[in-house]
Amino acid sequence: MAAATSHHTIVSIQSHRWNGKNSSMEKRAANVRLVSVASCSSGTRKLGLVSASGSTSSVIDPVRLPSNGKGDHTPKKSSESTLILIRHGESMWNEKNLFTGCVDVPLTPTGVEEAIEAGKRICNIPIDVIFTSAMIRSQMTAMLAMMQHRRKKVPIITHKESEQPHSWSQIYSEDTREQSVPVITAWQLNERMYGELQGLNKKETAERFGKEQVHEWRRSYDIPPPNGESLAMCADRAVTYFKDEVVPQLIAGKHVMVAAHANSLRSIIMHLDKLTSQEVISLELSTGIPMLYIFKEGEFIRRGSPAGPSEASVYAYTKNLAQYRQKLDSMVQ
Ligand SMILES: O=C(O)[C@H](O)COP(=O)(O)O
Repeated sequence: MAAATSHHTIVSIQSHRWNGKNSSMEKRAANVRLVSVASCSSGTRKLGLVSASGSTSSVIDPVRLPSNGKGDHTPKKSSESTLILIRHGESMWNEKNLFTGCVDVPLTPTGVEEAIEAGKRICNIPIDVIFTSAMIRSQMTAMLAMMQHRRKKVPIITHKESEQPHSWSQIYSEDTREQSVPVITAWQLNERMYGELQGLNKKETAERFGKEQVHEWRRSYDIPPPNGESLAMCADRAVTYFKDEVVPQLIAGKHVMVAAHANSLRSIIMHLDKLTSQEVISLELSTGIPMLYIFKEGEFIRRGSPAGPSEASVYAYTKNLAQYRQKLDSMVQ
């Protein structure tokens, strides 16, 4: 995978599949496009931590940089942080070839294996905070992957969805907190709502409505399935959440993993890679394959899917990742 160039280069992508091997996207991406990310909303919030005295605040609040008055946020320092995106492993309705959307089904044993395999691929990459959707298949994937991480930190769901469970889940030890990774669940990262297709068999639906019509519902940008969300409608919530909650963490130098779904992630990758509504039609994400981006000075550099825990190409041109891995090696001795 060629290093990212310093100037904006157009990636000529015909078809892209993140399948974790030498995906067609990686083959074609002779140069990688540097994309700028829209600044996040204004306002300053401190990083919330439970104080030694045990007075409660949130384990971690999204960090927002002080606005410079012009409504945009220039990063305080040129930190290099990593973003890992991963679609959940195979679910029980993926196995039955049913449209799932916002129906909350668990992983299959294969999906569990995929999540563990994904964890092995990213076990040397730093992760400070995890975002998942509100659905069990993405949460199971994140937890299983983190079990493989060599840092052995404990992923802890922060339950920020409402005050009571959040306030009752506080941690009253600095050391223990240091050994944990906050997991923030967000409905905005849920799979696109598939409307009247949810629960239907994909093959039977194509026979009933025609392959082209079903492909249009599944892959187009602005055509929704019957009483469901189009990818554009899904992007309205998922990309907005990404900009408002994930990007501030990256700007603060935090390393982030987002475990979500085929279409909520397609909308985010469309944003990161500045794909057109035509290009996104051919964007497919396999289950359980981690995708790595480097975030540097407000821009995202795509680094491909780590195929192994110490794959050279992933760490090439990312000095910090190589140093982190060496530190892990010395710790684990
Ligand atoms: O919701 C579903 O059925 C799957 O997660 C993704 O569906 P798709 O492959 O039709 O986008």
